[in-house]
Amino acid sequence: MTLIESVSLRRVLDSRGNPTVEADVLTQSGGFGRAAAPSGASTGEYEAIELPAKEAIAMAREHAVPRLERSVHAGNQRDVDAALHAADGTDDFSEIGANSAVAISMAASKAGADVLGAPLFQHLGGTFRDADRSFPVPLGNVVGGGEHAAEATHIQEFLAAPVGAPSVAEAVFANADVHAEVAEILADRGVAAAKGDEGAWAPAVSDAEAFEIVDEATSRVEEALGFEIKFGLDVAASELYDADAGVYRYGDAERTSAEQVEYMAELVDDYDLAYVEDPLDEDDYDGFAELTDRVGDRTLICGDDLFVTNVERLSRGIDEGAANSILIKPNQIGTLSDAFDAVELAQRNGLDAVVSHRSGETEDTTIAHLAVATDASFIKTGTVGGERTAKLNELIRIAEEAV
Ligand SMILES: C=C(OP(=O)(O)O)C(=O)O
Ligand SMILES: [Mg+2]
Repeated sequence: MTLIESVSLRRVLDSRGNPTVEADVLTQSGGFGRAAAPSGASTGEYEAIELPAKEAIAMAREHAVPRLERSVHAGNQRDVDAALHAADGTDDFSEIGANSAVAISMAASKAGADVLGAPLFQHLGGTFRDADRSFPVPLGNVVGGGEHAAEATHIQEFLAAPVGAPSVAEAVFANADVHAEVAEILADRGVAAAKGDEGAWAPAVSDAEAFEIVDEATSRVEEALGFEIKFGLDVAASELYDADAGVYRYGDAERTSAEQVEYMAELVDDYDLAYVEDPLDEDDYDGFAELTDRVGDRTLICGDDLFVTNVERLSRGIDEGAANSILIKPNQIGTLSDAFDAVELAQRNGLDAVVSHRSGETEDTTIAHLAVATDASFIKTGTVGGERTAKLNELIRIAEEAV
C-alpha cells in the first residue's frame, strides 16, 4: 500500500537564506510526504556530512532515488533508511549528503503516515505510545551569540525552560513571554539588540550580564504566570575551545578545562540551571564525566556535538558516564531510524532525549512529531520566528489531538 512511486528533490530556502534540500515522496496509493533538511552553523566535527544542496540532490537522484522508487515501502521506515545507507555506501553520508538523506527519510515517514491516515507522531511512536505520557518541555532560546550572532554573548544559547507549565501550550506562550521580557529589560538598560539566527536576542553584553537579564526575565514571567520557569544553556563549548592552547576562550579571558568544569558547576548552582548542553569540548569525555558526576543529580548535562546523535559516540558516553542526556538532531546522523536508535539507546540507559532544531531551519515540523513519538523530555526549537513557531504551533496541535 505504501510502495514508493516517486521521490522528487528540489532546492528551497532555509531561514538563513541558504539553499537546502526538500524531498517529496509519493506512494502508489497516493500517500504524500514532504520534508526539508535543516542546517547547522555550530556543527559538530563528527556529524554526518552536509553537501551543497545542488550536489546533494544530484547525487541522491543518481544513487538513492532509483533504489526507492517502486522498490521500498514508505511505511517501513527501516527499509527506507537502509536503502539510503546502501545508496550512500559511506558511514557519514558523504556520498549523497546527509541533507538529501534526512529530507527523504522524513518525507517518507510522512507519506507512510498519510497512507495510514495517522498523525505523524502516532505513526512514528506506534500503537504502544502511551497517550498519558507527558509532552516535551520546549526549551526557548531567548538570548544568544556564539556562532549564531556576531558581537553577542560567548555562550551560544540562553534557554528558557518552563518546567512547571501545566500544558505544552502554556509552556510555548511562557517562552514567548520570557523573550518579550528580555526585550524590555534590554530596553530599560539602554542596550540595543538584533536577533540571532534562531530568533534569540543577540545583545552586545557580557555573559555575566546575560545571566542577570535572563534570570530576571524568567523570574518575572514565573511570577506573572504562577508556574516554575527555569533556564538552561547551550554553551557550544567546542566553538570556544582552542585545542592548540588547550583552553576555552571567552574573548580575552580563558579557562583551562578544569576551570571550565568548575565554572559550569558554579553556574548550575548559582542559577539553578535546568539544562546545560555542550559545556565542554566535543572530545572531552572526561570533562563531561566529571561535570556530570558533580551536578548530574540536579541538572541535565546534554551532549550535542559530543554525541552527534550517533550510537557509537553515545555508547562511549554511557560507558564513561559523560552525560545524562543526548541532543537528537536527525540531520546530524542522516535518517530517522538512526535518530530513533540513538533515542532508544539513551533511554534504555537512563539518559533523557532532547529533540532539537538547527540554527538554519525551514517550516518543516517533523521534529515536533519526533519529540512526542519518542517521549523526549525537552524539545529545543526556538521561541519566535516562523520557522521556529512552525514546530511550536505543531506541538500545540499535537497535544490537542493526542488527548
Ligand atoms: C541548534 C544548534 O545550533 P546549530 O544548528 O548551529 O548546530 C545547537 O548547537 O544546538
Ligand atoms: Mg548545541
